[in-house]
Amino acid sequence: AIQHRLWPEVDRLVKQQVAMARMGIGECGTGWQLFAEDGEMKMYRREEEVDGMVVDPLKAVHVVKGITGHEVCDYFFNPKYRYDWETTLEHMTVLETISDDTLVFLQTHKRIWPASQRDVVFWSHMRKLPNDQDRDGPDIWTVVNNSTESPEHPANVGKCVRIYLTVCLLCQTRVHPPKDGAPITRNNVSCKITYCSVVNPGGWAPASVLRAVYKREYPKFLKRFTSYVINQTKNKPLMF
Ligand SMILES: CCCCCc1ccc(-c2ccc(S(=O)(=O)CCO)cc2)cc1CCc1ccccn1
Repeated sequence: AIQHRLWPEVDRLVKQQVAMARMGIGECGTGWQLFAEDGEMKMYRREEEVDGMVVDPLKAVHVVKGITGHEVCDYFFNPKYRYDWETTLEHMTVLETISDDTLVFLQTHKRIWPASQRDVVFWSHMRKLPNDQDRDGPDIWTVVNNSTESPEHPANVGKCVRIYLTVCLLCQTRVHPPKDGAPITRNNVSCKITYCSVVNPGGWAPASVLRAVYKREYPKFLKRFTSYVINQTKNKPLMF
């Protein structure tokens, strides 16, 4: 297949991010604090600053019944659903369709007082990975988002401060076959979701404001997104 200009970076980032997402929180180095918990959802962060700016890595693990990894990644990746679940989104544009599994987005997020409004340009890539731990188990699906340049949309020209992020959504489907050999239904599947993100807020914002925003917004985002996928898929055939 013809490789596109971003392919080497996409392939390297996907491998790196997936390897990190698959590590348990204990193997990811020290300093992870559990900062939010809600049922099966556990959210960890590490307090890190770069040039005095908060860039706290975040890792969330959630197990959701009734949906598959392919479905979760499809609703996360596909631009047509984003306004339905991304609460802080003010505007989103697909700047480039590099291939059917690789897009470049420009997003502006709603201003969060007292910080200035933020925007972000990132490539987004969705991929199915072989389940090398359980050969006959369902495939693993992932979406990786990584900031990239756009000559048409240079950083910090307009009113928005450009943020820089790397995000990995890793989804592992689990099937619990019914005893009596009946066909698999949504009651027999669950999805283990690992969401990792590192966000550099770009221009300076008070550490206390940033940490308060993340503490409030990330749990809300993951709960709202997973509820959205459950609702969108409940009367649809399973997509593995
Ligand atoms: C003063 C606030 C500065 C930070 C604002 C900020 C930064 C990053 C992001 C964000 C978070 C997740 C993604 S994604 O996972 O790629 C999904 C596609 O949209 C992209 C962007 C958002 C927001 C706005 C606040 C906020 C913080 C978390 C979660 C949600 N909202």
